[in-house]
Order: sequence, then C-alpha cells, then structure tokens
Amino acid sequence: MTATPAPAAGTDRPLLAVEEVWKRYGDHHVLRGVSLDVAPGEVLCLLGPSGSGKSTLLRCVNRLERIQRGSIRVDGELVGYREQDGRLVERDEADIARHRALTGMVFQHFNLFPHMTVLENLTEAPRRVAGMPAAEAAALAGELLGRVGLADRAHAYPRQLSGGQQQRVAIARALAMRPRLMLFDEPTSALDPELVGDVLRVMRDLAAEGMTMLVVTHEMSFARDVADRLVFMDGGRVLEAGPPARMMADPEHPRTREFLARFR
Ligand SMILES: Nc1ncnc2c1ncn2[C@@H]1O[C@H](COP(=O)(O)OP(=O)(O)OP(=O)(O)O)[C@@H](O)[C@H]1O
Repeated sequence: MTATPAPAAGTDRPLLAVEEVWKRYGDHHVLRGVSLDVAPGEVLCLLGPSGSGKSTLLRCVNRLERIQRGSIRVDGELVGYREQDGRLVERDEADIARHRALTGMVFQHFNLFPHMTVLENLTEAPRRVAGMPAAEAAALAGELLGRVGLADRAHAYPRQLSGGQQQRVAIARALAMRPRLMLFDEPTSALDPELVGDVLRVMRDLAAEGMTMLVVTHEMSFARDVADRLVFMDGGRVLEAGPPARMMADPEHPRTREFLARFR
C-alpha cells in the first residue's frame, strides 16, 4: 500500500477514487494497476469479459477483499486503512463494518439472511452496526420497502419471495445504512427475464435521485440509457472509459470493440 494525500476538504473531489490498485490470489494477478474515479452523483458501468476483475474490484471497494498495492478512497477516506504518523494502519473490524456500510453492495445472488424476515434483514445492520434504536430502524425499513414496492412483504421470509423481490429487498437493505455509494455486482443476471425490469426500475430511480453508483452489468440498455460513463476492463486493467454513446458507437480499443460487438 502506498499513501497518497487526500485532496483538501471542500474541493471537487471524486466520491470514489481508486488509484493503481493491484490484487492477486496466489500468483494470479487479478487487478493490475486499476485506477478510476467516480464523481458524486455519477453512475458508472463496468463492462468486460468474464474473469476481467470487475467483481474483485467491487469487493475491494467494499473491503470484502484486501488489496496488495494502491489505494481506494471513499469521500477522501482510505478504505480499510487509516493514516497514522505518516503510515497506513489497518482498521479494526468494527471500523471496517462501519466503513463497509458507506458503500452499499448488492450481489448477484441477493445474499439475504434466510432465517430473518424482510424487516429483520433491513433493521439488522442499522441496529447492530450503527446503533440505531429499534423503532427508528423499523420506520426507516418501512419507508425503504415502500420505495422498492414491497411495503406489504415486511414479514415474509426471503424464500417466500421471487428473485426480483429478493433483489429489491437487498437494495433496500443496502440503502438502510445510508450509503454514499452503491455497488451493484450483476444484480439482474440471476433473475428470470420477466423480473429484471422491476429491479432495473429501482436502480434507475436511485440514479435519478442522484445516488452515486458503480454497476457491473451486462444489461446494455441500462448501460446506454442510465450510465454517465462506461469503463471497459480486461485482464485486470482498465482499457477504455468514456460516455456510453461514444463508447458504443465508436470504441477505441480493439478489445472493447470485440466485446461490445456481442451485444449488437
Ligand atoms: N477468491 C478467489 N480466489 C482465487 N481466485 C479468484 C477469487 N476470486 C476471483 N478469482 C479469480 O479472479 C479472476 C477475476 O474474477 P472476477 O470475478 O473479479 O471477474 P469478473 O470480471 O467479475 O468475471 P464475471 O463476469 O465472470 O463475474 C478470475 O480469474 C477468478 O477466477
């Protein structure tokens, strides 16, 4: 890890700043010097072939994985580390849990707690991690379930819901921690086609409300219509980034062109 100075508060700094991040599993280098910024309110879609490192990057931003080199900052603050006397010191678990909540993550397979009701899934982290009083957490959960169209399913268990409903609960659960940044890892790829639209609608609403989002998706309609910028990754590197219209019509890198041709 190398320390890079945080920009002064009050400047127009990115909400997410990923700088020269390297990550390997054993001898396999999965991220090879990835840098990208996401501005406040920006929606950025990460595209790339299977195995290019997209999920790993999201997992590093959410601190589910450690990085070997580089830095990741959310709102200027180092993810997983803090600076002390000019050195980087690893955060403790409680600190990491609080930090993780700043970057709400939505997984491909929902990852709800199966033994908890929808309401309990939503109130668990606000109560346990943020120390929110039970009544306040329940009121917040009710409001969020209304936003994702599931106000009447608060007492259901995940297994009683469709995949699309479970994914909307997962989004509401991430929002319950009032994240600064939402990370979506192929949120619709495990869903039956008829359920995809409801989840994308919730994501479109979030984008329209100004939520900053980093989205791994193969939903090209979302990438084209909602994203402010596309980033193409291959072999653990960012090969190209730009506005969706330009990237889709006229990709600069041959690998981007080859990848996007599949969706024509
Ligand atoms: N925990 C792990 N241990 C070892 N290797 C891993 C681990 N997680 C991911 N990898 C490897 O890292 C590489 C990148 O995986 P990653 O899931 O980040 O790619 P991806 O671009 O998200 O692909 P996909 O679209 O298939 O999800 C792959 O070769 C994968 O096998």
